[in-house]
Amino acid sequence: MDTYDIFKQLTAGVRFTKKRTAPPSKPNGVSAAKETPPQQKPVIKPAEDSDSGEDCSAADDFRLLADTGTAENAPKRKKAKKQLSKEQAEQLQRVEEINALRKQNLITVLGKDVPAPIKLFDDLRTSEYKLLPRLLENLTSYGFAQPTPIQMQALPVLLKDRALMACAPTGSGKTLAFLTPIINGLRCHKTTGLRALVLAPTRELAQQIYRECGELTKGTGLRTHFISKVSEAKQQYGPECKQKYDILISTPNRVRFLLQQQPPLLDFKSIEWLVLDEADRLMEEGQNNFKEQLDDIYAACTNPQKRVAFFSATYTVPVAKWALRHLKNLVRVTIGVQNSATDTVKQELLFVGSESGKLLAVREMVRQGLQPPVLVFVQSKERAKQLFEELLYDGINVDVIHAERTQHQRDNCVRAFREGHIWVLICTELMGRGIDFKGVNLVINYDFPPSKISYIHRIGRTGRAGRPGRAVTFFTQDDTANLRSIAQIIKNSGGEVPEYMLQMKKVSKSEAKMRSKKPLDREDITTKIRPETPKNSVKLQKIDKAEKVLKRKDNTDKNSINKAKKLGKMKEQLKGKAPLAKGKAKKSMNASK
Ligand SMILES: Nc1ncnc2c1ncn2[C@@H]1O[C@H](COP(=O)(O)OP(=O)(O)OP(=O)(O)O)[C@@H](O)[C@H]1O
Repeated sequence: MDTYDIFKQLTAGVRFTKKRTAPPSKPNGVSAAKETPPQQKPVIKPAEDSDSGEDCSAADDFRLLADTGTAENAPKRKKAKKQLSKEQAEQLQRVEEINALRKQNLITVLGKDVPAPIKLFDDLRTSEYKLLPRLLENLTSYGFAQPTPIQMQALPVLLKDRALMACAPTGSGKTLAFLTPIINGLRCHKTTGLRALVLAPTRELAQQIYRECGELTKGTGLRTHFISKVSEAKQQYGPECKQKYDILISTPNRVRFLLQQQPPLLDFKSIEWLVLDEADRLMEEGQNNFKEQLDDIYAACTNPQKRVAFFSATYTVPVAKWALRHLKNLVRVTIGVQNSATDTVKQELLFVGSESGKLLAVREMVRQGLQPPVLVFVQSKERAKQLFEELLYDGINVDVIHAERTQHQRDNCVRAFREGHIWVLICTELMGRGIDFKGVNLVINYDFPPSKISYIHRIGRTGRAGRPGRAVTFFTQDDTANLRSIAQIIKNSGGEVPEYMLQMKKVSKSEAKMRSKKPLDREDITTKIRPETPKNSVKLQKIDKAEKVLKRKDNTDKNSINKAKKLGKMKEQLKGKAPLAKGKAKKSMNASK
């Protein structure tokens, strides 16, 4: 009996969709049909909600192969078993065990000859994986009882040098799932230069991965670097620098900046591992997004043998398409349902009437007793500052983090929150992804998230590593457009939502996209009464106009940036704070013309 016969028996009773049996005409040969491993049968597992437009068509493209046996197939298999040799019967049993393990852990895989998942970290000790004893020791020192589902499947895939696109819920241990194979692959320090590159969308996340890498590389001799200041880059890893690092962890903009220096301050010729954490964010196209930077970085990693891995809790169709087109021998792993919220978070939607209702709601929550640590998300740095000012006088132990604070302030803020000195941290989307604050009890979405992808990541800052968490999302009449898709996510993860929300009108793809890019104009967060004189409003209008002119020019030179900053400050002052210096407004507004 050859492989084809075994395949026939294993897939008895399975109907293959037309899409999956299409001829293998995809450019990289990783068509779904070709990828179908003999032991797998297709089960369609789309995300239930498909209405937001931003990622709704993912359902079709993300059809994954699950490995489940059905009662319907059982008798046929039994009959077939009689004809199998002992070796084949054993093989069949092994396949069934693998399928059962995947089913139990909601692991779905797509790819050719996908390695079996492991049950225990200790399984990596075998000759098949040859995990460095010191690395295993470091892993064991965390005291985790067993690998999480993503670790069970991603570790063997990456340890076998396959390209990987992994999607697993927030807080499910993806960081260890990519750092372990990198460290094992590099094994010991070499003076050849950088051999692994890990990219993350924010400095805070890159720093967190760097810290985790430090723990895991203990005693291996491997040297990891995190780009803290680009100005120090030349001394740290320029051509004349003697100190050579093995692993670099950073954000795409810093890396690209250093690559663009003459001569380039980074050399990626020897990169053997390229990992994108929050891959869907890094692959976002358009202004202020990372895709362009990533293209340059990817082009600089010229080693054809490099392993590439994408990790995220959410994916969009273009990312999957890119991966299929560019990555050979790709394995796709999904835990649970694609683009869904983690089920350890109790999610609530709270109608607060108006903007001022939000402050009342927060104060009421405080009055009833908040259990810190708490993260509060707002849509912009201006609003973060406003909310901070309000809560500061309420006697809450609060701080704020946003892109306008200095690196030093941001680092201190994160540290203080981690150490419990700050109980309530107000933040922007900056902290929405990847940040692992242990034990966050509550996430408050003070401003409604701009997309369901943003919602999934924001609320994923709580309920991590299997712990329970709670998320409260405020909404007003202005937020109803995205309400349906978020209500659907809550329902999909087992929460309760009123039926009317699920029946609301669907938002078109283009509107959802527009909303995710441009946050709503909201009233300022304040309880202070600010007298708005006619004079002030005229000045404000003029400033708005000047800002628009500057934006249209799209100047990124120092002068324009300073002007924009000045205008922003003046606007704030006019809105009711410090008095504006005479003649200053006029001067700046004229200068922008
Ligand atoms: N096998 C394990 N068992 C229990 N906890 C684990 C295990 N592996 C990792 N963790 C812990 O789970 C927490 C979340 O891990 P991690 O930050 O890697 O999540 P993530 O999946 O990357 O989340 P996100 O999508 O939000 O970035 C960390 O505190 C980590 O120490």
